[in-house]
Formats: sequence, C-alpha cells, structure tokens
Amino acid sequence: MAKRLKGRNITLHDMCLRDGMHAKREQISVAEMVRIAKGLDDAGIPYLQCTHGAGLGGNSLQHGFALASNEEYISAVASAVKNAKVSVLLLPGLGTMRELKSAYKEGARSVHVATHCTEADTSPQHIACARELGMDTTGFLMMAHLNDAKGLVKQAKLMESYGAQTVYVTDSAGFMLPEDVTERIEALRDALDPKTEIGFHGHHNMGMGIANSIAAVEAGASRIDASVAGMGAGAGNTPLEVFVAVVERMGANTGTDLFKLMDLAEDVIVPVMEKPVRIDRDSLTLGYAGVYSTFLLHAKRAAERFGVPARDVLVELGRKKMIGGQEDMIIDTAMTMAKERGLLKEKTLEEL
Ligand SMILES: C[C@H](O)CC(=O)C(=O)O
Ligand SMILES: [Mn+2]
Repeated sequence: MAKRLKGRNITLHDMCLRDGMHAKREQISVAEMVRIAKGLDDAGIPYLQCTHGAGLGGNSLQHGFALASNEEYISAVASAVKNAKVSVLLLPGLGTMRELKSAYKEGARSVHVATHCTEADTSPQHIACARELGMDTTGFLMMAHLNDAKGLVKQAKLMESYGAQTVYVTDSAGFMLPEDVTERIEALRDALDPKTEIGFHGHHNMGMGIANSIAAVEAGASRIDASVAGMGAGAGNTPLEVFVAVVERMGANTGTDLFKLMDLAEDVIVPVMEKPVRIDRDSLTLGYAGVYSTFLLHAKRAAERFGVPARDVLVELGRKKMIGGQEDMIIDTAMTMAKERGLLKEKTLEEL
C-alpha cells in the first residue's frame, strides 16, 4: 500500500518554550530554556517559539509574570542555537510593534501574529511591521472551531492581504475532530495564493493532536506546531516526537532526528514539568466543551477559591464561548456559580 504522506515535507515549529510556559505557570528559567533550545536545535527543529505563554507583552497581573523578560529569554536562546530560527507570539493589543522590534533586535526571526478567529482585522499593522523587519510572518487564527470554513477563509484572506506568508488554523481548545480540520484546511488551500503556506496548531485535549495534524497535512498544510513531550497548555500541544514517528512511517520528511527528540523529551523536558501534562478530567473538559486551553490553570484556581468543581466552571466557560483576553470572566463565572449554589454568603461576597 502506498504511504499516504510519501514525499511530503513538513516544517515543524516547536512550542514547548512558549505554549509550555502556560503549563509551568510561566516559571521556566533562562537556563532551562537554553538547555531545551539547544536540544531542539541539535535534533534539527527548524523553528522554536520562545516567549511568555501569552507572547510579547504577556507579563501582567492578568497573565502572570515570567521568571525573566521576553528579551532576556529571546536573547539567551537565540545566541545558544546554531540553525533553528527563534520565533515569538504576538497578540495585537497585548504585544505592540515596539515589543516586536525589540524581540527582533534580540534575535527573533519569525512571528505568529495571533487574533481570535473572527478578528483578523486587528492584525494588519503588526503583520506589516514583521514583514518590514524581514521576519517569517504567520497569521494565527485562534479558537478556529468557533468559525466555519467559509468564515475562516475570509479571515485568512485578510491576513494574507496584510502580508502573512503563512496562515494557521489554530485549535486552541483541542475541540476539533479530523473532519473539522480537513474541511477548514482544504477551504484555505483552495482560496489562498498557492505561495501562501498553511499551518495547523493543535491541542491534545481530546487525544486528537496527532490525527488532526495528519489531517491538516493531508489537506494541504505544510507547517505544524507541536511540542516535544507535549508540553503546552491544557493536555498540551501535539506531542512532537510522536508526530515525527508517525509521519515518518507515513513517508513524510521532517528533517529531524527522532531518537534525539525522544531523549530530549524523556531526559530534559519531562523533568522540567511541574505536573504531568496529560489528558485528565479537566483538560478533557477543555476539549469536550471547546474552552481555550490557556484557561485551564486559571479555572482550577478560581474553582478552588470559590468551592465549585473546575469541570463545572469550564463547561460554563465553553457555553459562554469565552475567548482569550477574557480571563477575568473566569473568576466572575466561578463566583456567580458559587453564589447560585448557595456557597457564597452576601457578606463573603463583599469581602471578596
Ligand atoms: C495565547 C495562546 O496560548 C495562543 C495559543 O497557543 C493558542 O491559541 O492555542
Ligand atoms: Mn496553543
């Protein structure tokens, strides 16, 4: 039987030093970042993302404070790697063009400019600025399950018109099933310029990270985000070394060294994790209910504070279709639920 991905080239983008920051409550040290980045570089990973979990401008009360500034992380990692390109995440509004220029100065050469899947029109200045700097520029449509294929095409075309060289379908909630991915990526592939690359960023909350990324490649994506050992928000990103093993068996080329990646996962990244990044009751709920993976630890904290099960809070956040940037609504939701359940007395509410 012919190998389904025979001859396909896949460009991998590792996320463990950016999405993985969510799983570590932003507490990865510069030394740990450098060690992991060297390992990724040595294993042939072409792009690795490294910033605060929420990207440039992410250090804040809302999103938490990292152990170092983005500039410190980027500069240390960029000078430690030989071949890999260092990338950053930028959510327009949280990160600014000033911060993008500063990241470039420290050595960042690629950027994911990220917007909600219906709000590409908040990104033209940041995409144009990245192109002026000569960066590899991606438009990154988050929570893509909340827009249908036709709607996503409209948003992707906007990003392409602003100068994005790649447009990503981003399954921030780990909600999608392979057919959802196929439909969206095929629609983008049909509508965008053949020179524009298409990417897919998956979360493993429903155990679909590998299957969804394969569906994306089969439908025309050439760039895949993943994390060695899966270190990322929720149940983590598509586990990179597992993806490499599977697609190699299917005949694709990633240009990476699988055994080096396995060793890096086992010997370096897993020991750095605070808790195992895995599918458990709460991370599975993220996927099932369609909730932004980044909300997991915020929801667990709010649930504990107000005595409501985290799963109930997450289901409610999914029902309300809360999106990135609405982190304060997690506390509001948990508090309202506690009040409705008679767990909060008015006096206690005032004290809060
Ligand atoms: C800020 C988010 O963590 C971006 C991301 O990785 C996603 O939406 O998924
Ligand atoms: Mn993510």
